[in-house]
Amino acid sequence: MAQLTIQNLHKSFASTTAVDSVNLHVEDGELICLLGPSGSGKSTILRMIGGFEHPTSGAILIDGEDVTRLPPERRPTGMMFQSHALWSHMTVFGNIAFGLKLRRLPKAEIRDKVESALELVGLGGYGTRMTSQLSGGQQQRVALARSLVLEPKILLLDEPFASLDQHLRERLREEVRDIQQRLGITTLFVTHGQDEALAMADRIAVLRDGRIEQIAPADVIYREPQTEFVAGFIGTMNLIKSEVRNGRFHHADLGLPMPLHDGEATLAIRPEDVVLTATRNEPSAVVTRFTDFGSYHLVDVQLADGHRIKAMTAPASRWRKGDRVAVLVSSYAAFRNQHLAYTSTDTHELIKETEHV
Ligand SMILES: Nc1ncnc2c1ncn2[C@@H]1O[C@H](COP(=O)(O)OP(=O)(O)OP(=O)(O)O)[C@@H](O)[C@H]1O
Repeated sequence: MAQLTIQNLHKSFASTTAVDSVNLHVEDGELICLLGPSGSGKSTILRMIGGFEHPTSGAILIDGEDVTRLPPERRPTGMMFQSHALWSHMTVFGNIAFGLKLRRLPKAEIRDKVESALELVGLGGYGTRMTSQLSGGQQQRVALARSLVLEPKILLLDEPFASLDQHLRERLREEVRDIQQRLGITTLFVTHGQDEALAMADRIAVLRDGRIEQIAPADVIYREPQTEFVAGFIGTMNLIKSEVRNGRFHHADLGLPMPLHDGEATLAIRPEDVVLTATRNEPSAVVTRFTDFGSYHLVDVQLADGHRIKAMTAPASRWRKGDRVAVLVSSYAAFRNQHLAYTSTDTHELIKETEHV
């Protein structure tokens, strides 16, 4: 178990700033997901922690010890890359034992440690197989065992399941989370799959252009995004840009209370915070599409002004294309200059502006 502290980390490649003033503290046994679009700096941060890239400035501390200038083999970190890069001319045992042999451990100890690592990843008895005889998922398990057998204080996983199909990915991420919790090993996990981050992380760090936009537990990132980027990046969000005037959000037929100074703002509403009820009023919103996902339905609604929003409804409710609906929102937020400016938890109808001005 170990704590990891990153202080003001910065990395430039020629004129590209890959990582920009990143500060992060990871607690003992915590699993943090670095989540962000392609090119946001996730892998570069991980590679700097593992010692495979030198920071332009800043410091990396593990249990208070500055490891910023140490080579990878002198750091208490284990890294598993996107491509597992197993040695195909070696057996599973040989692959996992390699790092232990470099450390010159006695043979019997090596055998015990490799066998325990194989048991841990569900591959007990596979030691004599050649890695080329394994499925993609099994190869990833061997790669994980190879990282874990060295008993690193910090485990670094860089999109380890990117090449696997959805079903296997889901199974392996549950297994890795399980192993990580059993061992209590401090872990950083890079992904650009938000489902993966929401399912695995104790906290998610959302990255954009080399900076951490927000770091918080999954439910907080989802329910209380602090920037418009995070709001739009995690889950589905209805985002509508318009003006605040006289304490209301004015966008054609939207007239939501919004106690902000006059000026531009972006309204943000989660689909599950939209409630639809049948109406005969005119003009009204109209259902344009209804998709049944089994455990929930997604309804596309066109507001009277032509703007489209998505609503998530319970399986019991069925809407048809063309149904006229009144649209209620149980909770919404507003962003100004990219930052959270207002949140409401009151229910309001998306009403005609003329009724309120
Ligand atoms: N060795 C390098 N030389 C030059 N530029 C690099 C190098 N490594 C990364 N970069 C640049 O740094 C930025 C961050 O890259 P990085 O790989 O860390 O992003 P990422 O978030 O991990 O992306 P992805 O999800 O696609 O793997 C990108 O603009 C990338 O082009």
